Amino acid sequence: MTHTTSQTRFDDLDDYLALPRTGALALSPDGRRLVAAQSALNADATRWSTSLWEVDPDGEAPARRLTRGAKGEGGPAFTAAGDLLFVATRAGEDDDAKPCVWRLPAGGGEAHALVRRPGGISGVLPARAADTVVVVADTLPGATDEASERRLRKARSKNKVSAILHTGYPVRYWDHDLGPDAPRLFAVEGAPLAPEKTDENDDAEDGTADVEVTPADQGPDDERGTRDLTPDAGKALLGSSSAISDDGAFVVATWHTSAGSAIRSHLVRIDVATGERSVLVTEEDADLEDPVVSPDGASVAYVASSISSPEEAPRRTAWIVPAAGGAARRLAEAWDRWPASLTWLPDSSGLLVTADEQGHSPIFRVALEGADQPERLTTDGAYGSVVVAPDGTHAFATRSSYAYPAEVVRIDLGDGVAPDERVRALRGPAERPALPGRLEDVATTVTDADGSTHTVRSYLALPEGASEENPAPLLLWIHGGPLGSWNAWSWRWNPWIMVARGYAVLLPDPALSTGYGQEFVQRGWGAWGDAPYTDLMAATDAVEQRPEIDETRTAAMGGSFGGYMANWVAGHTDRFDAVVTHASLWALDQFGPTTDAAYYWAREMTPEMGLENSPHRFVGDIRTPMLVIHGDKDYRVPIGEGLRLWTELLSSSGLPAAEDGSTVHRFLYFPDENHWILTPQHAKVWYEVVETFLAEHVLGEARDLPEVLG
Ligand SMILES: CSCC[C@H](NC(C)=O)C(=O)N[C@@H](C)C(=O)N[C@@H](CO)C(=O)O
Repeated sequence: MTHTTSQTRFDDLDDYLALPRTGALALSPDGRRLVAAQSALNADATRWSTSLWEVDPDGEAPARRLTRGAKGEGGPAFTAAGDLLFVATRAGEDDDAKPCVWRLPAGGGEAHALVRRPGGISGVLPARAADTVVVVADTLPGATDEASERRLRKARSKNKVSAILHTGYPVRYWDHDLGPDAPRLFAVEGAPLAPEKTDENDDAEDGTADVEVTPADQGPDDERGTRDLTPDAGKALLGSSSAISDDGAFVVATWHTSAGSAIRSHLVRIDVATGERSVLVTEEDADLEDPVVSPDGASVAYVASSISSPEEAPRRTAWIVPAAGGAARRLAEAWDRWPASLTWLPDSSGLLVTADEQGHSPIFRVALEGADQPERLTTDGAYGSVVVAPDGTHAFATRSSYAYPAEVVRIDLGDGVAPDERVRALRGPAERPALPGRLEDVATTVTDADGSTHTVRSYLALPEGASEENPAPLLLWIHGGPLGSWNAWSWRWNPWIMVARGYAVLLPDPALSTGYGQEFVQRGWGAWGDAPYTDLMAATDAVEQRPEIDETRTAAMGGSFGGYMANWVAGHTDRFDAVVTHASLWALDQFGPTTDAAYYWAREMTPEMGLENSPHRFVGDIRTPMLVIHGDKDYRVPIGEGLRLWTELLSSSGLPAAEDGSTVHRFLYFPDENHWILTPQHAKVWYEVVETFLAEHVLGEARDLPEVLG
């Protein structure tokens, strides 16, 4: 490689994997305490572990680590009294130990287990203005109380029975089996969660004790019981999202119903005192998701995702409904963007909404009354985990882009502030790493067969030193979804690893991408091999014209739907020197019913569409070396896709295996990984094998494979 790049964390994979990763935020009800989750590599580099850090909301003091449990902590949330709740597994317990809720008192002192359930706890919902906490916990259908649940679980484990008798759909999710237990909501019972005061923290000036919280330590014996709010939930709360009202009186949750293998999602209201449940809103033509209750308790905002058909793409819109029930009303009716997250303003006058837009995912302010177009508050970056200060003057969020990983920012919500002056990075747990190149925004005009023109925008990551004299080889990266956008930092698809090795990486948002309006999604709907493919080729053609790009050394790569598209590319053009396809859809005649959400794909994929757009039909036309990658625990795109792709490549591609069995194609198989390669050691192998394969076929250079591959 001839490019000269200064040393960065991206040159060395061990350095890269050791970069800390900032996650979810929580803000105390008084707005004075901001907590961020952060994942860091463990000592033997085989696991990331999450801890909680306190971030100064004013940006003055450096971030301070709060928890140090051996198995990590997550899901931070504050109670009304200012206690910090989080979910963690107690260190020292056996490997089957389940996560429970811990409480770090506002007044300081040790953290202690607050509530546990035999099947563990997966979520915690403290009310913001009342002493009420609701938790989400997996529960066996045959259990009548905690004692019987423990007995049934013990019987299964002692007899080593893992069999599950299904009566409906779904049966798997992502990388695990569903059942026989399923989530239910429980109210936490017991004495009020008042702040504890201890002698040693009386001196603490900021109201927090400067202690290192180690969940292995036993705190006060303060465990609470639970009361089942949804004993008849069955599978209704699988994958559900829920929110509690500030006064703790009710919870609003997505409630799933199924007919055959089709699943629909409605909103229910559950009274916390009685468990009484009523349907809050249901729509025949839309699934209703992600409810949030207004601070005054009067309204519930949510996202409606219209039920797509083979002809019509889904549309995501923001709505509100009276919390007591009544007619729902669409917000920002003229807005041609898809809301991703909703956060209420404290005076209940409107919401902060994130939505993809032109390669960013900004925060918008949506008023309940008046404007039918929201106000875009931020310029660059993709925002998440938005929380608002109680006086409404500012908010906090995480922000990332392809130029920097997630960082904690403060957003001034004042009227009339210029968007580029609103946002200020705080002193979070991690700093921005230096990049080995630069990021450009590029636009390409494409003309469809009907004469209509469209702009396909992309990011182009360029290595330092790329020039006409020293042009960089090009990697086309294709995003998944397909309803998504290359607009946020990704640790799994990180272009800077390849840029540090001298490649330019093109990240286009073709038809079906989000952030460009409904029509842009519709262009590719039901026709994956058409506009999405031609958009990608047009974006590649355009950057290959640039003097600093070497159009004679190129490869295409993608994961998931991006892998589908990489397979399609391989069967439709010989222009690339190599194709890398990760967790890819290969044979659409089999894919749909085998995934964890068959009903989702069935809405778009008729047998004709599946056949028309299936890459496997073009295997004989593949004359490009392919690196196939798949994890066995991938239930989103099941391993059958990777296995069939590999078998058909070896037997029927335009570059079949020779009689002695040798082939230019490669299959990198991960028996223990899911749709994403998540353990540090396997992420390292992933990048190393990809790099070696590209070096051989794009650069014509032989590299050693990692020794750990044997
Ligand atoms: C309920 S199934 C949802 C499909 C889903 N869609 C999105 C927006 O991601 C999905 O998982 N699609 C995969 C085939 C896929 O392409 N996933 C990508 C992007 O999330 C991945 O990198 O995993």
